[in-house]
Amino acid sequence: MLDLDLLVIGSGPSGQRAAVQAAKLGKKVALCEHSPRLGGVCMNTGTIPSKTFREAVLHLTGLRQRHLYGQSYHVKEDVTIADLIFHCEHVLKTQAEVVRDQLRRNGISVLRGRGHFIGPHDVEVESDSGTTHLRAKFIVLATGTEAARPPDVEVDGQTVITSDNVLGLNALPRTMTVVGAGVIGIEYASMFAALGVKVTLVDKRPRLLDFVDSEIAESLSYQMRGMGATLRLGEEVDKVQVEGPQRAVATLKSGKKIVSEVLLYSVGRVGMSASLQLDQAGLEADARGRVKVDAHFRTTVPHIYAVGDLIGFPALASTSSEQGRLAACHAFGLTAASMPELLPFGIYAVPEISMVGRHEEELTAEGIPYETGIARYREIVRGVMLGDDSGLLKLLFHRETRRLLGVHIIGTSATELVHIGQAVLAFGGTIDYFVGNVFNYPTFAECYKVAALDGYNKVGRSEDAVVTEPSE
Ligand SMILES: Cc1cc2nc3c(=O)[nH]c(=O)nc-3n(C[C@H](O)[C@H](O)[C@H](O)COP(=O)(O)OP(=O)(O)OC[C@H]3O[C@@H](n4cnc5c(N)ncnc54)[C@H](O)[C@@H]3O)c2cc1C
Ligand SMILES: NC(=O)c1ccc[n+]([C@@H]2O[C@H](COP(=O)([O-])OP(=O)(O)OC[C@H]3O[C@@H](n4cnc5c(N)ncnc54)[C@H](O)[C@@H]3O)[C@@H](O)[C@H]2O)c1
Repeated sequence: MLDLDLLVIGSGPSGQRAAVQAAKLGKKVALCEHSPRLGGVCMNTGTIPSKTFREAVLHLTGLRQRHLYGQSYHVKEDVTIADLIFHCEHVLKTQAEVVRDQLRRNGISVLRGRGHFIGPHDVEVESDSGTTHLRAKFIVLATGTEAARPPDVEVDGQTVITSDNVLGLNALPRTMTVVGAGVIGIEYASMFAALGVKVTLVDKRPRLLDFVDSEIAESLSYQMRGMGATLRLGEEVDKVQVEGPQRAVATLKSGKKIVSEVLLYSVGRVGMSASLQLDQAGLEADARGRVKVDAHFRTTVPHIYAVGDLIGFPALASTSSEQGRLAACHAFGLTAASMPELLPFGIYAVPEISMVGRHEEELTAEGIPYETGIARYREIVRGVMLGDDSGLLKLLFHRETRRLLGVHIIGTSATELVHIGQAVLAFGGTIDYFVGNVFNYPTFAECYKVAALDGYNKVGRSEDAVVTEPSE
């Protein structure tokens, strides 16, 4: 039996960070992982594979260069799934090494096997080579989520797939149905559409991404349709059937049938708590397998913490790793700041989207007087140079105080660019900062100045402003 200060179950970003933080405090730490590869969903089937796949799609299709060389331009004719996977495997191999090394350098014992409770401080890790009993003062649950599966048909990895199977496809299909237009559905639907696959995206909600600024969501819909995708919004998939190899049929509640070679099922994810035997520790999960925590990531059993996707929203790699670090700090009495409220969101669709702060619908609903300032990539020389003429950066700011309230971007580098706005928001800055600042030229960052000037033109110069404390 191994006696530990901290046991972490799960090696995704939240588990890694919790383990490393505790090890840095000189604690005796072990981490168990049942998958043959370390790194969790983030590294093996989720964030990193999907974002690398996207880079490979953009590069090999030559999509970014088509404004110069014409719509039929391709870096490689007939891009195959093998071409795309080659790129992904290189990145995954390098990253796997980085994670292994980091755990080793910090003296963290890594146990291979599935962990489950046999008591509030005791966990058994079961593997092919036997069972190991661990006892720990503190335990961090970082077991993440798995894709929800269709109730009526088997996910065979070729005709009916989830996001876990994309890199396992034998060939690129000619047609694909994507069920669920959440972030996963939209990212993959737009990537496959960019590859020339005829994609039909179905969602029961009437609009795409209802947490995104409506102008940005409309622009995404327009651009996806431009790549040949069909959007069936406000339509619910009732049944999925397989009528032979490469023939999936989705029947909608409206009676419509959509037939395609591959069907990607992406209607959400469920917490990986079933195998943990939570009841043995006096814990329970909700109907979606998630575990409840307090502001310090403590479960109802105070020495057991839960972090990352297992606790639900926002369920991002970025927030998960920070939650892991904060949980370990709290367990060992290290004061650490709490989770920031101002979270950026990045959606790696084609084109990419990013946002931070409030959006127009929220401000309108709350009666906050605001104004917008917009910069269009087609008027920014960097956008013209890179062939992105549809990008857009929108600033929302308080009409009276001029304080920045939100930043919404669609287009190249949106997910990087948003962090300038995030910093200004965090420090309570106004649009006058952007007007007075000098940005490198030519860059997309210049959009901030152009958008702020656009806003300036609507509300007047700062000397005319009534400076009061914001009412929001
Ligand atoms: C397709 C896709 C794309 C994504 N893209 C992004 C993105 O672009 N940006 C972003 O920020 N986030 C993205 N995410 C979300 C991100 O991957 C997750 O937020 C992140 O992986 C959560 O980390 P985690 O540590 O909570 O758990 P995970 O990464 O899910 O890791 C949990 C680990 O626990 C292991 N485990 C489970 N049960 C046990 C057990 N009983 N014993 C031992 N081990 C166990 C699992 O095998 C797994 O390795 C994406 C997710 C998906 C699916
Ligand atoms: N870039 C990123 O940050 C990123 C990328 C991918 C995934 N993620 C994470 O992964 C999580 C899961 O993403 P997801 O897209 O699987 O789930 P989701 O819950 O965000 O979206 C599921 C969608 O499926 C729709 N739906 C459900 N049942 C349906 C049916 N029968 N017919 C039609 N539509 C149906 C829902 O209306 C919803 O829009 C996200 O919450 C996010 O945290 C993040």
